[in-house]
Amino acid sequence: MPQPKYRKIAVLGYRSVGKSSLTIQFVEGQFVDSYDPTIENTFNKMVSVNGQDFNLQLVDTAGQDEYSIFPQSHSMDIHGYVLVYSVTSMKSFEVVQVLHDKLLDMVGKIQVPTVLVGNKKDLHMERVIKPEEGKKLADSWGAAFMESSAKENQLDFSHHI
Ligand SMILES: Nc1nc2c(ncn2[C@@H]2O[C@H](COP(=O)(O)OP(=O)(O)OP(=O)(O)O)[C@@H](O)[C@H]2O)c(=O)[nH]1
Repeated sequence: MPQPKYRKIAVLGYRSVGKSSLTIQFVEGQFVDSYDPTIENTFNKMVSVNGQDFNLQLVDTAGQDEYSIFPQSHSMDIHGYVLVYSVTSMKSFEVVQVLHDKLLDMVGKIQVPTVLVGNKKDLHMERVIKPEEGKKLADSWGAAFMESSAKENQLDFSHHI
């Protein structure tokens, strides 16, 4: 059996898009309905993909907006990024694009391993971003794309690791 590989993943996005909820749902299998703004939390989870074990360290970061100073720590020792917006918030979709630009600028690369996630897909009546728009943005980055609901436990990051 090969040794587990260590992977550190940062979860970034605008405020209240569900970064903590997605992370907690993925790691602990539960949904917390209350809103408690995050400063920064780290979670660990072992996952197995195609017979290879991965020791995932997920860094759930504080919500940012287009004016936030992008913390340098978000560009160091990170193997990949989960950039989250809410399908109910145009603002969050705009902010995720600004964050992606800042990220590339900070790491000095033209591409970083990224999954773009459109969360809160259970809120059908409040949706303002179509799946095609998220997919188009992810394609322009060379990133993977998925929609999710932390509430209804519809997420599967594992095949994107
Ligand atoms: N309906 C629905 N609500 C969600 C979903 N994900 C998160 N929420 C709710 O949205 C609110 C914000 O969720 P958080 O996970 O705290 O968001 P966050 O992005 O970590 O927020 P910050 O820490 O401020 O950056 C909470 O009230 C959650 O219960 C989802 O998939 N569906």
